[in-house]
Amino acid sequence: MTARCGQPDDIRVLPDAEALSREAAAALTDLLAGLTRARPDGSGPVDIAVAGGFVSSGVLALVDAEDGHAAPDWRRVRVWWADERYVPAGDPDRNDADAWRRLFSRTDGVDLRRMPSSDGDRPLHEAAAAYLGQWRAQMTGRHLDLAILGMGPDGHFASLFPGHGQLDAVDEVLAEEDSPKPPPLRITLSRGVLVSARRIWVVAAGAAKAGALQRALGGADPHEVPAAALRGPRTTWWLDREASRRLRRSRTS
Ligand SMILES: O=C1O[C@H](COP(=O)(O)O)[C@@H](O)[C@H](O)[C@H]1O
Repeated sequence: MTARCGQPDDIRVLPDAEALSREAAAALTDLLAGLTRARPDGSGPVDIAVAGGFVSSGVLALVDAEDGHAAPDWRRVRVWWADERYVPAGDPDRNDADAWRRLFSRTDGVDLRRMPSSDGDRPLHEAAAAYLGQWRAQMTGRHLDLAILGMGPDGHFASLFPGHGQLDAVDEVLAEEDSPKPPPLRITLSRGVLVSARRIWVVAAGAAKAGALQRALGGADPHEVPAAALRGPRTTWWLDREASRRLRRSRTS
């Protein structure tokens, strides 16, 4: 069952993390099927950015898995990463390794735009600059069709952390050298890129997220709770009951 709370954004509350994963995955399957079907030839791919963590292990893992949902045409989907850990390719800490295992190893024809890995001697800033070049070559003048993001207990999304200058940086792709959550070296899409997506989904489960969600949806300063920057009419917050427990609930359907 989906509950709507008394907040301006679209907030969907599911009973637990499993129900949340199933519902968000089914909605993602339907959205991508619809977008890939409707996209006229020659208008470019459907561009999505995906986060790691629960987005990958919970939601991506169940995409395209339920009966009764038309399958997306994956040949028309281009996948960017919202953020990535700057560790060697295939490292269990890599967001793309998890997403590959959970979903993309079975989506023939999908165009995966993985962020660089730390193999070789390339400094983090050079690697981020290389992905920035790739981003600008493909995405200048375009917006993501969907950014599907997680949120940490400190309110971070992608690798944009409270009190870190990256939140205000203008380049579309940024290096993070001192992530408070390990591993420390990361590459991230910028706040500007992610908040200008046509649709933003934030997926959060568990009681550890309740405080940050309350502050984010209550209008906190994004420098203190970055996810507050994601509020808006294009944003859907996918929550389980534990994560939503500090939000004022006015209506249940
Ligand atoms: O480090 C990261 O954390 C966030 C939140 O992860 P979650 O498991 O609490 O949902 C994630 O969205 C981000 O992509 C990842 O690099």
